[in-house]
Amino acid sequence: MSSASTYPPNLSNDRRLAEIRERFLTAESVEPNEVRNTILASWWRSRRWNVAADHIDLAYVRDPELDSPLTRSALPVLRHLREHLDGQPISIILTDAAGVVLTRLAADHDLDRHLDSVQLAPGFSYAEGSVGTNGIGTALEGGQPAHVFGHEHYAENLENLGCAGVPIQHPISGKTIGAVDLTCWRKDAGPLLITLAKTTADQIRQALLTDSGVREFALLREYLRACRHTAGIVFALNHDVVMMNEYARQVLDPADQTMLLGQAAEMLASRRPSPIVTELPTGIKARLYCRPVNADDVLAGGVVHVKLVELAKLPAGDARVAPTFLPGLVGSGPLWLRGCQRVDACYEAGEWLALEGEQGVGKMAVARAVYRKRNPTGRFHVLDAVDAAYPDWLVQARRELLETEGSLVIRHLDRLDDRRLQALSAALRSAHATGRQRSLWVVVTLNRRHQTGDPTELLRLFPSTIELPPLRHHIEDLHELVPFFLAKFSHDGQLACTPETMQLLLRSSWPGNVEQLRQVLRRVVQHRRTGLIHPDDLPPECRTVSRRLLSPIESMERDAIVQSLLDCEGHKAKAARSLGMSRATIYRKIHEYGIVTPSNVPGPRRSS
Ligand SMILES: Nc1ncnc2c1ncn2[C@@H]1O[C@H](COP(=O)(O)OP(=O)(O)OP(=O)(O)O)[C@@H](O)[C@H]1O
Repeated sequence: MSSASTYPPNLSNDRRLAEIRERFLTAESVEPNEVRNTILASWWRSRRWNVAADHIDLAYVRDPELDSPLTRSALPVLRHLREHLDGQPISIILTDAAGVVLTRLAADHDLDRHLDSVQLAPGFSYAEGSVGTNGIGTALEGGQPAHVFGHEHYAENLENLGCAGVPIQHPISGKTIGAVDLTCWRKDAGPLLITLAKTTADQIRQALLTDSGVREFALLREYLRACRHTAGIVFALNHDVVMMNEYARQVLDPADQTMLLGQAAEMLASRRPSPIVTELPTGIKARLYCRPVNADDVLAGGVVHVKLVELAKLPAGDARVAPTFLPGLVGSGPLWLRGCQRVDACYEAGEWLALEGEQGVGKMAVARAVYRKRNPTGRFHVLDAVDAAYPDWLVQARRELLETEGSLVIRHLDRLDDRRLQALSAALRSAHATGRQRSLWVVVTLNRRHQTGDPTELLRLFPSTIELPPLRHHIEDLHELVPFFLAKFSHDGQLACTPETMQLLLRSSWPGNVEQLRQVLRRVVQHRRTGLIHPDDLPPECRTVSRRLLSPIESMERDAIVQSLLDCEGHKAKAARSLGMSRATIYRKIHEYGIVTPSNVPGPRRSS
């Protein structure tokens, strides 16, 4: 009968096991059925880690942490077991998740002395990487109960011991937080040792559940009380649990959340008095108040209040002084400025211009500002294709094109069907033929997403098309646009947003762009005329926020993915192919950017 099939090995095949181990250590071959698979696998690992098989010489790792949830819950269970063992020579050992011995309950004198000599003592690590195959390290390495008898141990100094180790998983988080191990003389070891170790581990898990239940209940109670008493940012945390109110999730970027949780955990661990002021990754300053919560004189966690105290410092300087080179407009984001500069250059060159962009991005505003900069009192005509009465509208367009001096903006070209586009094209062509472009600057504005007819023919008369970026691609300009509109709408110009409100505005996606922002602020000012605008003053449309603040590049990537999904009718693999990305990448990005697929992808749909 092989050693692998008799368990635990009896004294006759114990000798055989010693030979097999010897052969393994001298690099001779060992057949899988000669020794249990789990032991052979552990021997191989021990060899790879260069563990010494002929001696044990461990370094002291650290003083054991005896005031942790594990030790507090486990020690009463272990003491109870000690009493029941009633003086039998079995040592009861508790380790942390790294295999460092936290405590060893005394057995009898001889066994204790021997365990001291092999450094199976508090502060030393019995991880597999330190001493090779053993009950503690092998259980932790395999994530399951392990019993190791006599010569199955890798280190020969352990050959007269038998041990049974069981990992302990936290009942709530499921994380392995330590191991319990029963060790006795090899001659006394039997199959019941592992049964007893498993029962003990179960009892420890049960105690952890009861104890953490009491602590977590106390924490939950205090957290809910804090939420009832404040409308601001509240969260609660301990080793295993984090609770965060809806408001905190909305207002704080995930990077800011992570940083605040880290700070709060540190404050709790070091019992540092609060409040502290800290600068968050998005540049905002926050003040943290952390209140420890105790249950039965044991720290159960902490409840944290956060106040955002100061907005990010902008490179552009004071947000209220808007640096712009176009009259009546603000914004200094590179994408926005580049668009404005290109329009300006077009005017300088005397070229007719097609201005593209999503609804409300400021196409007309830029055309007007560029013209006004040079011609403060010149004529600035606007013809809007929306709700125009045809054919009168076309008659008027023809007249303006032939007679007007100054500039003419034809808005919402996308609303004209093919027939009207052709008629307008003909009128533009005749004006062009008579050299009108020298005295009249014509700008057409269009939003490709709403296109009704095909403007290709008409656009041939316009040497260039410039696209203005959507607000989410130059979201940093909100720091200038918000004070600009508030100053416009409030009477005394004293209205401002709290940092929390500003964070919410910054994280909105603004599908209606600057015009939507303008409308939102106009509505807010109808209710709040002086002082500070709080998040509650904002309409619900500002409550749908992205998971985090996206950089301009990221929001462009998100838009490209959304558009491609629309084009491919929600088919992710096709969309990925058309963007030249892998399927795994598109799935990850869809999740990361919170894109909804397939039928209700956010963003305006192309009309057919
Ligand atoms: N950078 C800016 N600074 C100040 N106000 C702006 C700015 N951009 C846009 N606005 C204002 O936002 C509003 C919307 O702009 P505008 O009407 O020019 O958008 P649009 O792109 O032409 O819209 P549509 O798509 O409907 O044609 C206007 O009141 C405009 O004055």
